[in-house]
Amino acid sequence: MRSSVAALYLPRSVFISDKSGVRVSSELQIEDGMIQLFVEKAEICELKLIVENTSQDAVYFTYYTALHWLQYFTLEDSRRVTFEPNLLLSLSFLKGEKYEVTLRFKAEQIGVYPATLAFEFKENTQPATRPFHIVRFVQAEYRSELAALLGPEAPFRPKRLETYEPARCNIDEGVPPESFARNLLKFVVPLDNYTRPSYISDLAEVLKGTIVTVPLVCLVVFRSLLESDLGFHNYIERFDLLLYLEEDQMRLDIKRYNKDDVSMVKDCENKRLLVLELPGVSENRPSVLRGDQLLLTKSEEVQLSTVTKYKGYVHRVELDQVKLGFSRRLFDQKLDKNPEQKNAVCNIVAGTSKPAPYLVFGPPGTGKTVTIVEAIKQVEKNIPGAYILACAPSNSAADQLCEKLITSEHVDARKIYRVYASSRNPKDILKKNSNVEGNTIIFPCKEDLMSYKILVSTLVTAGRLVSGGFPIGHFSHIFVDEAGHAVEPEAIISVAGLLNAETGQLVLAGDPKQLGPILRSPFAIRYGLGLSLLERLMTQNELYQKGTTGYDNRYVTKLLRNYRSHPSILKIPNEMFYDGELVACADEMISHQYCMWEHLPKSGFPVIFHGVIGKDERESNSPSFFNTSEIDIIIDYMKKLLTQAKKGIAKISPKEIGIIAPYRKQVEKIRKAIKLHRELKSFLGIEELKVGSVEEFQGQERKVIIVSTVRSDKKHIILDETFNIGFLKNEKRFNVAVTRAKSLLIMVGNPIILRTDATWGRFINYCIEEEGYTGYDISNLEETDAVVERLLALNIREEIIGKTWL
Ligand SMILES: Nc1ncnc2c1ncn2[C@@H]1O[C@H](COP(=O)(O)OP(=O)(O)OP(=O)(O)O)[C@@H](O)[C@H]1O
Repeated sequence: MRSSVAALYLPRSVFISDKSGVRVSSELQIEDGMIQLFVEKAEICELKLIVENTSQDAVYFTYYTALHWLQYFTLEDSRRVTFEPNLLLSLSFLKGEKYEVTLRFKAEQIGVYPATLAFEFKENTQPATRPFHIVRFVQAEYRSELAALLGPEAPFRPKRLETYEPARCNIDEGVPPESFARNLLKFVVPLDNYTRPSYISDLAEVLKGTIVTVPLVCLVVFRSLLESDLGFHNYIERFDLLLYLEEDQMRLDIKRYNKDDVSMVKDCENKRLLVLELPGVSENRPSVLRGDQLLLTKSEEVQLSTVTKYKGYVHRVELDQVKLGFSRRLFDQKLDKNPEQKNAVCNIVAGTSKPAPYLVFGPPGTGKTVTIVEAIKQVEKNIPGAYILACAPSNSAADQLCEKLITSEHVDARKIYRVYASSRNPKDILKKNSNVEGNTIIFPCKEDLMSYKILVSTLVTAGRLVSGGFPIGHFSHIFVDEAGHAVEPEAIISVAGLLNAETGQLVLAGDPKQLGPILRSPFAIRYGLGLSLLERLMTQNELYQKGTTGYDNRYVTKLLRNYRSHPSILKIPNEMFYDGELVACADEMISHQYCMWEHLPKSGFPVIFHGVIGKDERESNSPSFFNTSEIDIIIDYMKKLLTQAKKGIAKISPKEIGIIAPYRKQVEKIRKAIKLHRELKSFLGIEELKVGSVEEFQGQERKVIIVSTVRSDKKHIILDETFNIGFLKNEKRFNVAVTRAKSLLIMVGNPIILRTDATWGRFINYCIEEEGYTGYDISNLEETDAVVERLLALNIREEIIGKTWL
């Protein structure tokens, strides 16, 4: 490519230099006239070349062409400055105008593909005027994944000069690290600000010899200043210039490390910091020091006419990462994009429903917990003298609330306190900010408890605050998450004797379609104990009814955007329980992560129903059920998820997987199987894998959920129904179990038994239709059905069929 014939006669710099104030630049870096482009797929890759007139006079862009046959490239521009020299079609350029030419590249074979492009311009339209040219070399390389792996630590991304140059931008100041130094020497002589003069880059080009046209007078003067001897008369100016030139080069060098499409995670030690992966930083590529700054633009904002650039300060430099302090505005802006959630938070803070309770309700994964956590934070921050009680019916849901509050960087964690009941085993509980000391649960005295701004407990334990003498009205706000799960008197424990009926604010969040109160007495059920406070208000109180213009947001907010799950996971619960109102809005980076998993029966459909005909057994000492065939299958999936090579799928850690089983014994056996398994037992972080009942998973989510349904014997179904256990005959439990998964849902169960239940039947049929069904041969299943049908048609008595076939 560098052997263009003309290049043999003239120096390369003559071709590549910008001339007469016309520049040809690119969104990628140009080094020595060369633009390098890398692709890892046989896909079209686009590169924009920008032609710009920076001179005072008009210039004519007469044509551009490739200097050799462009088999793998195409060129395009909006005004068709064609490949033919044609003055009539030429484009007149005024000062400051820019024009874009798009180059597209696509190759099917691995290799390096060169192109040489010449751009022709004229200073006027006189036929006698000689045109001038600017040349750019392009080198496109299509390389394999292997090549990328063999390359540097981080996958290669084209180096962009400016990832994005917005027309206008605001700078959002970040949080600098605390100074380690104690400064007793005051600043009495202020230092001036300095701004790099705009001519410095041009001066560097003149010095490099890349500008061959006569440079501006001032540049000539500067060049001679640099070339003259150092003396008193030029001491300041010379060093000024030299420092600016050095600064300019550093600016160019650091720009090579610009990155696109990066994601950052919160630092686990200090939630106010974000961690940016930066391979090479430990070897000073780039050289980054504590206190240095970085500018970040959100990818969803780059198209806006005014964008915010967030300034992040480096707090720590570690092996392959840096920890950055940004302003709080960069965090937790989820709610900004969801008007219903934002509205709910504003109305709760403003107390618009008082003295009536405020309700936040909606299907799974629609951000009810996120909304109330945000509301708690805002109340604490904006209402002086506010004291908050945050409750949930179960310990796992209360723990979840507490963790979300503690890890949110807006509330000082020291203001939060989790109160556990004295009956809890201190071994299985969250110890941070709680009344657990060592292995003892300690109830602090009333005054100490009252000093916390936010107390978190279960609904029942909140009663201990009443019996402990908390005055009515101490809490200005009481929040109850998962409120649909509690019987009304249980919800009332957190309010009666604690909240001032006139001035206090009660907020209930939940979903009546998820697990409700678990009751045994048929009479309690018949006479309404099964109806939660949330559901009763929603269905019977006129404040919360849907009017012609929707719900009255002063009292209630209904959330309908699901931010959790892949649309295929949501489909059946959405149709069955939510009239199809639920909108799938989850971030595809996560929800689609398993769409290409090699073990999916059908690629693109991250739902598996694995049919297995096992046995549901009981052990002598326990009435609870287990099913070892299902455990075998679950362990196999666990191995595939955790220990096998993942083709293009990000590594998953055990804490991102949840296993749900309906019976305590199955939960116990699965935990044991993992502990005994040769590979799994020592897998890093395996103790963080949660295996639990549906109740323990209510309100929670995991990237991958595996459900073991256990039931395999028809005669036991009646037990499930009578005692309200298991999955069968309990659609709310089914709903909660299937709506916990973000990216992959694996159901393991006996298809014959499960299909006798309408809800499960619909789910299994859905998996069959979408080709997500695997395991026990489905044709056998149809045949069995057909056989049963034929048998039934024989009109033989039922008990004979039962003995022989089922
Ligand atoms: N506005 C939002 N933008 C993006 N993600 C959101 C938003 N609101 C919530 N999320 C995310 O959606 C997921 C579900 O949120 P959350 O647990 O609050 O839902 P929920 O309605 O309480 O669910 P469940 O009914 O299962 O208890 C979480 O991962 C949360 O971070």
